[in-house]
Order: sequence, then C-alpha cells, then structure tokens
Amino acid sequence: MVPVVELRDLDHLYLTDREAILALKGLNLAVDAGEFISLVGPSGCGKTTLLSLIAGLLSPSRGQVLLHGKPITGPTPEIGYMLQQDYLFPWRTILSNAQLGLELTGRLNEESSLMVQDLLDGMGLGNTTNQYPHQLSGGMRQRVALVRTLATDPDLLLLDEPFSALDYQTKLQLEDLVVDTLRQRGKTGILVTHDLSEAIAVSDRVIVLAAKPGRIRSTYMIPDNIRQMQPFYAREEEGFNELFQEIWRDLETLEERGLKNVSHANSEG
Ligand SMILES: Nc1ncnc2c1ncn2[C@@H]1O[C@H](COP(=O)(O)OP(=O)(O)OP(=O)(O)O)[C@@H](O)[C@H]1O
Repeated sequence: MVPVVELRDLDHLYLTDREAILALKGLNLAVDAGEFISLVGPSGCGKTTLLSLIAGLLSPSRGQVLLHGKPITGPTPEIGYMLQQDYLFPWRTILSNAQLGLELTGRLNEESSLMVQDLLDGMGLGNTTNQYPHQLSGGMRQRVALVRTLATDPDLLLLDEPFSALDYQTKLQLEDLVVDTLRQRGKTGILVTHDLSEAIAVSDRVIVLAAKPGRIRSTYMIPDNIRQMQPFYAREEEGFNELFQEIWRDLETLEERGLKNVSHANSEG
C-alpha cells in the first residue's frame, strides 16, 4: 500500500541574512491511510516547518515529501489544514464561512452546500448557520473551522495545535469529535501538540522530535486498548499512565539540555 504521506531523507534549511538554520535533518517517515499520528517535541524542533512542507507551503532543501507517492509541488485540496486560530471571517455567516473552501476551489453548488449544512448539523451547529462568528463560543468556532476543512473532503488533515486555545472541557469534547469524524471518514491525520496526554489519547503513533537540528528522536506505537477508545476515555485505560511517563522521561532528557516544551499535565494542557 502506498502511504498517504512519505518523507524521504528530508532536510530543511532556512537562510537568513546572518545565518543558515538547519530546521530539519534526515527525516524519514511514512503515514498510512486512516492513520493518526502526533508530533511532540521542544520549541524549535521543526514541527511547524514540517507541517508547512507537507502542506506544500515550503519546498524541502533536500529529500522529498510525497503525497500518495508523488512529490508535493504546492498546496492542494487533498490536504486540509486546521490551526489554533479559527480564521473565520467576521463579516460572513457561519454557513458562508464553512463553505469558503468549496467556494475558493469552484466546487460550491446546491449539493455541496447541503452537505456542509449536514456537517454543521452533525456538529451541533445546525441552528447557527445564519449567525456570525462573534456570536459563537471559541469551541463552536473551532467546530466551524473543522467543518470548513472537512467540506473540501481532503484525504489528509494537518492539525497545528487546534485545541490549545480552548478551555479544558471544550478541548476534550473537540478532541473526541475530531477523532470520531476522522475515523468515520477514514481520513489520515497529523497533529502537532504541546499536550502529551492529548497526543497519546488521540493517536495511533506518537513521534518525538529533537531540536537543533530537528529530527525524529523516537516513535511510540499506542497500544490497541488505548487507541480504540474515544480520547476522553483513553486517558483512563490501563497502560496510559505508564506510557505517558515513558515518553515524558524521553522528553525530559531533552529538557536537561534546555529543549523541552511539552505540557506535563496528564490531563490539562
Ligand atoms: N522563516 C524562518 N526563517 C528562519 N528560521 C526559521 C523560520 N521559521 C522557523 N525557523 C527556525 O527553524 C527552527 C524550527 O522552527 P519551527 O517553528 O518549525 O519549530 P516548532 O517546533 O514548530 O517550534 P514551536 O513549538 O515553538 O512552535 C527554529 O530554529 C526556528 O527558529
């Protein structure tokens, strides 16, 4: 089976007036269809750079980023990107915001508009379609952003800390919703998070990155009993705390070198 995303000997170098920064070095990784992985690691280990390379917003300095076996040459509707900020337009209604991706890719029609309304219904936003973003809570707005991302039916979702600005309860609810939605639709997901508990609860695999240069330090497969549960309940599963401690110790080695930036709260981010 061809992986959805594959990184081959990937390096990324930023050149500034004063220096060259090797943000990523020698990354090799394959993510299969339907898999959900999380990237954790210290500030500056290249998480955002990596997502930008996969999204086609940056070109690698060396090596390749492949989508379904073909090099990524620029942004494509096959990849959806969800960020910490929802970036809803204040002057557009919720429905019109949720339809934006379809509009920009020339695919907005009666049928796709009904599909967006169904998605909004499914996320408990059915009665907000004519409202404006300022009338919604942070969690509701992030759900609209999720609908907007899913509406174009991307194969792969890149999630750059989409839950980190939310209060704890909303964050847990949204984690469940996102994971359920992605699993039901067979989507592939790559999440960047500073919350180790979240990474373990939502993923099939957790990848720990080290910095200077950014590289893969270790990979942890999440046991079946944890990954088959909804994220909220996964945290109660046998083995969760032990795995948390194991990865935490791994990150602590980075901290001793002044490199860690991941939340220890085995619940709160
Ligand atoms: N546009 C840029 N120009 C020069 N250097 C950059 C640029 N963007 C990132 N870097 C550098 O590349 C390295 C990786 O940065 P990146 O933002 O990808 O890390 P990160 O893991 O996402 O960090 P954080 O967790 O703090 O968001 C850092 O050393 C950073 O200073």
